[in-house]
Amino acid sequence: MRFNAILLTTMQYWYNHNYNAKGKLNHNSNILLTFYKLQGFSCSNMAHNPRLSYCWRDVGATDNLAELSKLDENRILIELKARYLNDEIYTYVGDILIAVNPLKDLHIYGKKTALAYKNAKLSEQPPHIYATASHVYKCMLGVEYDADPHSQCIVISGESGAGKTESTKLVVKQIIELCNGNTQLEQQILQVNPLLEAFGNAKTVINENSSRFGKYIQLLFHSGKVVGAKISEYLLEKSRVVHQNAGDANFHIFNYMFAGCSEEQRQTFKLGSRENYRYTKSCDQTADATFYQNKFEQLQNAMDLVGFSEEEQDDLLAVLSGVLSVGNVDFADKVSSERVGVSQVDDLAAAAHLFGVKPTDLQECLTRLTNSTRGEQIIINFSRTQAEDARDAVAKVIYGRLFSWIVNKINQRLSPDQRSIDQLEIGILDIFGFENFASNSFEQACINLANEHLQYFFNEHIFSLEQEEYKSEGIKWSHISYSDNQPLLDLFLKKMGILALLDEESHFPQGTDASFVDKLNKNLSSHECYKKQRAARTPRFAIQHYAGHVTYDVKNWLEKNRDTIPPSLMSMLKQSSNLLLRTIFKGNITRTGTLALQNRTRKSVTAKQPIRPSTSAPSNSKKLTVGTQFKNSLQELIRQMSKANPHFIRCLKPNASRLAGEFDDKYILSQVS
Ligand SMILES: Nc1ncnc2c1ncn2[C@@H]1O[C@H](COP(=O)(O)OP(=O)(O)OP(=O)(O)O)[C@@H](O)[C@H]1O
Repeated sequence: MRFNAILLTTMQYWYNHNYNAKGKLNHNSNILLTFYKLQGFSCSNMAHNPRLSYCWRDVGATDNLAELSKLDENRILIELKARYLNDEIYTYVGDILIAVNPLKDLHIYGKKTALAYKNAKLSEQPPHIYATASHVYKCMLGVEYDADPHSQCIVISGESGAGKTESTKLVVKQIIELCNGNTQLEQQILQVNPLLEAFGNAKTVINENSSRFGKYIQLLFHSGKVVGAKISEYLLEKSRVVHQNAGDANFHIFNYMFAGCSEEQRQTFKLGSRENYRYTKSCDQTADATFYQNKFEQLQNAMDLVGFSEEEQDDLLAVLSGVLSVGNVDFADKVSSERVGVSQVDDLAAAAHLFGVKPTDLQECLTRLTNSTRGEQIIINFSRTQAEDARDAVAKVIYGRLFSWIVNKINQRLSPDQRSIDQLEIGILDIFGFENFASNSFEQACINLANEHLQYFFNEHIFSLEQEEYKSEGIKWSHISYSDNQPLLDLFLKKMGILALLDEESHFPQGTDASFVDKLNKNLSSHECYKKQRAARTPRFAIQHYAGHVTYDVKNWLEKNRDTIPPSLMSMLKQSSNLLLRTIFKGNITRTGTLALQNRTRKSVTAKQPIRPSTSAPSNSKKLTVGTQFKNSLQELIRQMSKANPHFIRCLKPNASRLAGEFDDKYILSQVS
């Protein structure tokens, strides 16, 4: 230690006499860095030393890492760290913007900054998310690089808490700023976020405002002005309504309601407090009541502005309160072949009242299944566990449909008055990052499949298409090899791939999770990315993804894939006296990914279509499984994005911890690689 201290003092002395008048080091600072590293000084020790921070500043002086003569993971790490410690969170690598989440307010998003980036060229100002937004907008107009006007898209990726949603909001805000407008439509677009966050975001151990769904926002333009917008949502985590892991919370809306509803609303909607409900009582909560009250007020304002009527807002609160009440319904063990009894009659009555249905009908749906086969009625009485599952299924299906209805309603409001062929768009994708937990289920498989698609899309644009362009223009370059994940996409999507086999087993009456895994083992064991697992209590299989090895536990996959709503429940809700419930169960809510914004007859990018697009929107005649719907919506998304010029923003989290903003070398390296 002493030896190190002496060395450090000597180096500091040497350093202080070796930087020039402009504050730049006269030597290659890497030598100094390497030297320090060899001496075992931690990077943070060095950063907190005010003298040595000069050295760091010099290391991070390049704001486009592509300009460095040698670039490897370690060098990226050193550069990003030096910049981060200097509060320079944005760095380019070629056209890609890297954003390291500062986890504190840097005061870099004010009006002044927005204006500074408005007219500047990309290379004229330091890297910033506003610069990327302005660049993308100008590319769309065709004023940057003298290219033709063309639609653009921005893919924002990164793990949970890395800053994707904040970046999305900043991009949208800056683009609206660039349009010079303050129209009602633009204000509505800005208000969409508080609305979506209330219903689709929740606190997790990683992020206090974590988006529990993926979204693609398409801003539509005519003559440089916003004329409409469209939002597509992907895979809302409905299970959070009925269950949250330790340290997590339910969707924000419930906290907003508990804190923000007036006494009159509480009475009307029979609303208790957080501790009174099974679905919310164990939720972790960090903010105080005033915070949630303000959020509730903001939400109401956003709903007014976006155009939700008073009746719709009341119906919405009634349904949400009903979801909480139905969760409190308990069941007594059944006696022989009798039906299970309901032990919380008041909660059942309250839920039925709020859902606008008869208590006896609701009880029927929760305690037994009635099937009609060839004119014969078969009644299956539920066990206590089955009744509890049915209760939770009601809560999930209602919440899921409510969310889709909200997105649909927003889309109706924001859709352009008229479509014209010279409309252009900027799409912004804020989607869940790759996931690998201690236990991974069907949801993780879908999320990781989405990330494989995006990785393929990224590879296509960054490596494959770029090299094709060099070739066609006769530019000399040394071939860059990259790992092509097409085989993995095939493993999931081809005719006898994982999703097809899951569908096959889901349609087979005797199918089980175990028989599904048997089928996978039989058909896919020879695939390079498929890893058969030893027999265990929960059947499992593993996949070698581009981002790592993931083991999947197959529990309730067939059920999750089928996502069936019992006919009796469906017909009860279709006849509800609550207009909103009637609408969402009767109406034909456009499902995610079936959007068909016919992209303006612009010349399309020469991109190879990564995956053949689905030929048509899913037909309503046969209910598609969740896996197939998700596959279709991903393919539709990729098709939409392939028509535009892509830009990439990669968000990085400095540290695994939720609150700390320190830069952890190992952690960031794992994200960079
Ligand atoms: N540019 C920024 N400046 C300051 N703080 C930021 C910035 N970006 C993100 N944060 C902070 O980090 C938190 C997490 O960011 P965000 O919700 O955008 O992450 P995410 O990648 O969208 O996560 P998830 O996938 O869980 O939704 C924010 O609530 C905010 O506190």
